[in-house]
Amino acid sequence: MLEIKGLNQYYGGSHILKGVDLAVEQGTCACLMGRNGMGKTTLLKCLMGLVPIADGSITFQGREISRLRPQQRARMGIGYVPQGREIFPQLTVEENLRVPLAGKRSRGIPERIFELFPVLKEMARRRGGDLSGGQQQQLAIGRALVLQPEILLLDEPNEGIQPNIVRQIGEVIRMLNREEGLTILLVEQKLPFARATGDHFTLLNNGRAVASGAMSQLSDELIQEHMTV
Ligand SMILES: Nc1ncnc2c1ncn2[C@@H]1O[C@H](COP(=O)(O)OP(=O)(O)OP(=O)(O)O)[C@@H](O)[C@H]1O
Repeated sequence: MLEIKGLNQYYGGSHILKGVDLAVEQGTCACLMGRNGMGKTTLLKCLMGLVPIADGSITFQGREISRLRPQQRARMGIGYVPQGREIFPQLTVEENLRVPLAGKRSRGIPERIFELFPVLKEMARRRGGDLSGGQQQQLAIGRALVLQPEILLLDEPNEGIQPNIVRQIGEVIRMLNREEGLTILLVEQKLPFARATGDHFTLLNNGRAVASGAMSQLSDELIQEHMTV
């Protein structure tokens, strides 16, 4: 469903992503892992069209998307939950959820979002900035689901969040993937969460995809070599 081949990306003169290959099969959850600064966030930004790539290809459902604008990719069915959530603090929860619907007056917020995250209904009129970190993360995921994407890109959804909310968010992500068939590409540093959620892993080290396979093949040696600091 999503395939990256030979992707190179630079920030100025710094070569960040070096010939990355990655494939995410329909209906699976792929985990992108690796130490801080290895290029995971940059890779998601390349997929979303938020930073330009130097060369390589990105195909989504058989179509080359690497020259499309971010909004076009979102309309094609790519949802994105950025690192740090990036919700609008001055807008209400409901207004945040309406952002992806701009220009589509006939469409409303799918009721499913509030079933998945009841707290968003309770807090619909509160400002985004007044929510806790965990609630903001639920809002960011809810907002990414408003256009009913085919694939969801999640950048460290558990960073800086209380354990009970991490559990709730984990349950929702696994349910969306396993019961509703939503394809997921998850950037995740926490091993137990990645193991409980992902079908496949890819390890990034210094901008290169150095290992990948079924999650059951993620060995202690690989973790030692590419994850521990
Ligand atoms: N806007 C930018 N301009 C220049 N360099 C950048 C920029 N954003 C990131 N970098 C550099 O690119 C490299 C990869 O960063 P990236 O954020 O993609 O890594 P990451 O694996 O997601 O790490 P983290 O888990 O810390 O977010 C790092 O060396 C970082 O300093």
